[in-house]
Amino acid sequence: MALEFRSVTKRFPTNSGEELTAVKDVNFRVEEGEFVSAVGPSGCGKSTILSMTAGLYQPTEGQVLVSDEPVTGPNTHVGFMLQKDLLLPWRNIISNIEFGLESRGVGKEARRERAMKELKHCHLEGFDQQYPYQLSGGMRQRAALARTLAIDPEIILLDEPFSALDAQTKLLLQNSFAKTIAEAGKTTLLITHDLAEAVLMSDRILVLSERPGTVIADIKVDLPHRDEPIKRRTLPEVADYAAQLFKLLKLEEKAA
Ligand SMILES: Nc1ncnc2c1ncn2[C@@H]1O[C@H](COP(=O)(O)OP(=O)(O)OP(=O)(O)O)[C@@H](O)[C@H]1O
Repeated sequence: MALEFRSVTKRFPTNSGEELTAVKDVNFRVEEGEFVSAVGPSGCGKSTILSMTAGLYQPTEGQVLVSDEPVTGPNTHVGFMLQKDLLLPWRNIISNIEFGLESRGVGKEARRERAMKELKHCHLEGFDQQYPYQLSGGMRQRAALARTLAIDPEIILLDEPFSALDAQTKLLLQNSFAKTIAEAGKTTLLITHDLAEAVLMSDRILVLSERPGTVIADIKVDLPHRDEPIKRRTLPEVADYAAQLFKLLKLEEKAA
């Protein structure tokens, strides 16, 4: 299922009565099964783009389309995962994974079966009866991914899911997410501040300008091993792509 932004502008009201333009004339398309990252300066509207895709906000101008249909509100096509895992502390892991299915009225047995499948998919076998506090940060993120996949969305939105993790856990988790998502064939949009992460995990990278955010570059990452960032990481071209992003975001000028 493809995702498309057509000339999308989003303005928010502010306390002073003036409007704030978060994103302006945003155009891009994510093809079915593609993994696309969006990078850009803080406050340029990345989360706003995800929220509009999930149907939490409507664009002020333009259209957001999922499978060529306008998104008019929260819907079952899109699964959302955030930096904070948002697992419910009073439910064990398996019933956390079942949560979305429960609210969709899926019966008890079918729910458990799907949840166990995703638990396995996300390499958490044996942890079904544990509670979130008993798991490491990386494992909790894997449980959150299992919960997102359990509802079988066509599109997955990832909002900085690795940013709170230490460097080693991050790399292992990026690898495990990349594999799982590639196996499931999901269309994915990842928001990240980590330029290397964008290069390691994506088919394409959207570079956004300062607020109001608009797409200033759409870069195809022409490298193998999208499903294995740990392998892609060893390719010398990775540094060239990262340098290109660095330049587009004018990070050197900003540091001066
Ligand atoms: N619900 C809202 N009401 C008013 N203003 C909002 C709302 N949501 C976002 N904004 C504003 O829109 C702009 C873009 O915010 P957004 O969170 O999308 O940026 P971001 O690129 O995700 O930021 P960061 O990288 O720092 O997480 C910001 O100036 C923010 O204050």
